[in-house]
Formats: sequence, C-alpha cells, structure tokens
Amino acid sequence: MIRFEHVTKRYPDGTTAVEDLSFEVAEGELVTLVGPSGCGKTTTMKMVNRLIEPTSGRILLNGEDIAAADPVELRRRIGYVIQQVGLFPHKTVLENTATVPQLTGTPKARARARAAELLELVGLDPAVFGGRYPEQLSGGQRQRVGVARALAADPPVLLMDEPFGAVDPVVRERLQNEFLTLQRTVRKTILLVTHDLEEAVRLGDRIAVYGEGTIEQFARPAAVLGAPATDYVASFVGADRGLKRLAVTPVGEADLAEARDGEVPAGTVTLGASLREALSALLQEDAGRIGVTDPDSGALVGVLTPEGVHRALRRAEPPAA
Ligand SMILES: Nc1ncnc2c1ncn2[C@@H]1O[C@H](COP(=O)(O)OP(=O)(O)OP(=O)(O)O)[C@@H](O)[C@H]1O
Repeated sequence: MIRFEHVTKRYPDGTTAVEDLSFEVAEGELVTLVGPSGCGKTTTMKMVNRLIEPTSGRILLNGEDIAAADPVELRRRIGYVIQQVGLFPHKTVLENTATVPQLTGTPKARARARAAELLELVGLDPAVFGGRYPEQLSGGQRQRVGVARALAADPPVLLMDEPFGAVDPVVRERLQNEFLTLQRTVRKTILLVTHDLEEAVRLGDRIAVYGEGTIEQFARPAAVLGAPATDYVASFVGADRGLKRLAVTPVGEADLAEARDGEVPAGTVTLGASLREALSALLQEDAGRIGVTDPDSGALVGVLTPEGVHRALRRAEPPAA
C-alpha cells in the first residue's frame, strides 16, 4: 500500500534527516514510527503527502509513484492528524468535522449527518458536543475531533503525528484503546509517529524503531520487546520491558476467576483492557479483585485478581532474545 524505496532526505543546510529508507506498510496495517527526537520520523511521514520532497528514492502508494501525483489530489486520499489538532476556532465541532467532505462536494446535510456519525464513533455524543466550539472542549476531546475530522473524508490512508501527545497518560490510554477499537472497524492504512515506545507497541501492528535517520528494526511489537535486533534497540526499549508489556497485554478470559454468588465488584475493566489499566484498578480496590465485563453487553464475565495478572503476563511472555 505504502512503499518506501531507498528514500533519502537531505535538507538544504546539509542535514541528512533520513537515509536509504526502505519499508512497506500493508493495506489496513498500522505501522508506528518510534525513536528519539530528531531521528527523522516526521520527515518520513511528511514525504508521504508531499509536504516534504525526498532527495532521492521513491515512495509508492498502491503501486503508483507519488512524485507523479497532483499533491492536492494526493492529500485528499491521505488523512492527516497532528498533535496541535488545528481545528477552526470559529466553527463548531460538527462544522469542523464536516469541513472536508463539504469542500469536496458532499451536500451539506449529508456531510453533517456523516460528521455526527463519526463523532459518535470517536465517543463524542453529537447532541452534546456537536454545537460546541473547540475552546469549550478538553484536550482529549479536541484530539477526538481531530481523528473524526480526518476520517470524515474517508481516506484509505491516515498519517498521524503524535495524535495523542497533548493529553495526560490516563486519557491517552483511553484514547488509544478507543482508537484501536475504531481501527478494527475502519481498517485504514496508518503511519503513526510517536516518541513513546509504549504507544508504539500498543498501537502498532508493526513498529519501525528509528536510530539516526535509519530504521534499526522493523518488526511486530512482541519481537521488538522480546528480541531487539541491535544494541541500540535494546537500550531504547530499556530495562523495564516487563512493565511495558503490561500496557500491551490484554486481559483475557483465561486469566479470570469466577465471580462469587451475587458478587458485584466495585471496580471493573472490560475484557481486552490492558493489564496496566487492570492493575491500576486493582490497586484502588481493597478487595484485591475487580470485575471484568464484556465490552459489548456490559455483563460480568469474571473477576481478576493479582494472580490473574501474573498468569496473563506469563501467557504473554515474548520469545527469548
Ligand atoms: N527544514 C529543515 N531544515 C534542516 N534540517 C531539518 C529541517 N527539518 C528537520 N530537520 C532536521 O532533520 C532531522 C529530522 O527531523 P524530524 O523532524 O524528521 O525528526 P523527528 O524524529 O520527527 O523529531 P521529533 O520527534 O523531535 O519531532 C533533525 O535533525 C532536524 O533538525
């Protein structure tokens, strides 16, 4: 779907931002680009929608060399979500979301109906939030509008640059989870830039770990955590791999104990929530057990205890390095 072939970008002052990059993102795949500041992630991404032109090499979108495409037409096929969401301050949430489809000729009523659906999809009730202005939203809500707006034009490809960067860790984790659920339905081809390894691991089907201007490892999250390809990746992944795994390991049915007769646990998480979320809920409960509910029906599926967390972590043990 997106294919980089020996792409190098040198800026006019001589800085080499990326060197000889080759990788491919499959259709419907979410690839995260992660690495320290200045390693070339944003440059990589902006070359896909031609905000930046490569010095050499080429980028193919669906087999077509993007250098031959009309940039405006190209950007219509590629959604772009950035950290500073860039909502129009004088337009309501609904108007912001409906902007692109309206620009491309969708009749106003239809664009708005679709915008309302998308707001619903990103967890914002259009009846409550549709009429608000961006300044009347929290940071997390603004980022959801940014995602809804990018999806409104229904582009097959999404570029996301630190899309959940501006919110606190708890909101961030919730947004990431919602986004993953959403991605299961919309199946866009996504390149997502982050400097946060946990985010990269949690969201990515595959991760590109950047060194300086080159990709050190391009692999599935479990492989990056469990079998770092180079010393650089190993040190970037860090010593606390076990803890990071909490964030990317979901609570599964096999980890649960049966609820006691008539038990109504005070704290709950949904099946599929991360172990980190579950552990955080567990630590707040004196009972040492929390309920786990079905994400669709809300019914109690079982209870999770610290032993269950341990079991889940062992189940998810990555391959030895
Ligand atoms: N217009 C420019 N002119 C010269 N050098 C640039 C330009 N834009 C970026 N660079 C340099 O290219 C390198 C890669 O920058 P890039 O923005 O791609 O990094 P990044 O990995 O996205 O960093 P961050 O996480 O800090 O956003 C850096 O050394 C940066 O200083």
